[in-house]
Amino acid sequence: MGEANSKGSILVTGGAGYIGSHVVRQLGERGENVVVLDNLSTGFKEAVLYGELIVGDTGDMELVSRILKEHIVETVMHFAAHTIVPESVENPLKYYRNNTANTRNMLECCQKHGIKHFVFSSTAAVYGEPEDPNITEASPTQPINPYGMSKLMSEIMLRDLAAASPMTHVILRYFNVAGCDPEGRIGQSTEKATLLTKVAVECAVGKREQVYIFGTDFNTPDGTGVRDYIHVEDLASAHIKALDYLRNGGESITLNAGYGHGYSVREVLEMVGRVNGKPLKTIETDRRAGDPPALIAKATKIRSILGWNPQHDDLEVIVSSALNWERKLLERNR
Ligand SMILES: NC(=O)c1ccc[n+]([C@@H]2O[C@H](COP(=O)([O-])OP(=O)(O)OC[C@H]3O[C@@H](n4cnc5c(N)ncnc54)[C@H](O)[C@@H]3O)[C@@H](O)[C@H]2O)c1
Ligand SMILES: O=c1ccn([C@@H]2O[C@H](COP(=O)(O)OP(=O)(O)O[C@H]3O[C@H](CO)[C@H](O)[C@H](O)[C@H]3O)[C@@H](O)[C@H]2O)c(=O)[nH]1
Repeated sequence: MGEANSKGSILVTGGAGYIGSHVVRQLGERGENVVVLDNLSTGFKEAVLYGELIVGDTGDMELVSRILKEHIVETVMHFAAHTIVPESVENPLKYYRNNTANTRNMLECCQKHGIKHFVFSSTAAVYGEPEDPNITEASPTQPINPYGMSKLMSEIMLRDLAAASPMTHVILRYFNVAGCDPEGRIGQSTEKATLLTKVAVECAVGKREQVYIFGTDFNTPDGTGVRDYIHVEDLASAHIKALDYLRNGGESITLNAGYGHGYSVREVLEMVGRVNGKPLKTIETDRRAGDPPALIAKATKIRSILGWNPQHDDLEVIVSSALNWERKLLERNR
């Protein structure tokens, strides 16, 4: 514990959100000093189980600078962002402001205060609709929506800054994040969910009547979309590994964060029904605009470079934890 603390604090932006709160928990459990900056636009203060929560905005450079200085921040983990793809199409400037301009401002503050390391939440959405569904980090980046573009622009800024400053970074391109804390303390509470796993568990607990299957005529084994679902616990541990890698002098790098294999929409929905003990009501409908048939991470680099060894690569485990959390949310709101 003493060793972790002596290295300075970790600032986690968006640490009250779904993924950030899982990382904060893992950082706290290993004795890191954590400070969270979150404006609670989609996050929840109860989700911050360790460290101090400062309610504020990443666009507030004065506040960010003060935090970096007063908390003697060593590393910034930057999760804060807007994350809803269809909303980014309707309101692109909202995304370029929060995901791109605010990241730029964060980076300026980091540079000013000599922050050593930066870990950035990117997304498989930077790849757009790849021709080869097995995606390496060198695959072309061609986002097809403002969300993906807003993240790619942040990646570019980070890489440019790495050439001009000593701060080192890890960019993690998350594939489809799902599941919750296995002990059920925190989970995904996102309102107006659009992600398949969340929608499916909401249906399982009766919050939704049915789940729509967007497209059954893809060139995939069962005709529905295939994705690489990664358990949030494993994704969180990849951040811890990224921190250790940077502290050990690792050079700046971009890595896919996925398992390297996928499940179809039907497989996910069947598993949710099985774990819940009752099949979900599903309705087959047209493809959703911009949905590629399959997105699978080539995920060898993250394992070899970070020494990441995921522990929850099992659809049943992922779905069960998500369903447990959804049941808790339902109880709480009764
Ligand atoms: N969930 C996924 O499947 C997924 C996939 C790929 C990438 N990501 C990325 O992971 C990160 C976290 O996503 P999430 O799913 O946990 O979303 P989330 O909405 O649960 O978390 C985002 C957090 O950031 C906070 N926030 C947003 N704008 C802010 C601002 N300007 N200042 C301070 N706080 C702000 C929100 O209140 C929230 O707590 C995002 O950067 C997202 O783009 C998520
Ligand atoms: O109600 C639904 C929701 C989704 N799907 C299907 O389920 C699969 C997964 O869709 P999600 O919406 O859960 O996730 P996406 O793959 O579209 O994208 C998500 O994961 C990406 C990374 O791969 C990005 O991070 C992006 O931000 C995030 O929305 C797709 O085939 C989609 O068509 C349905 O059939 N019905």
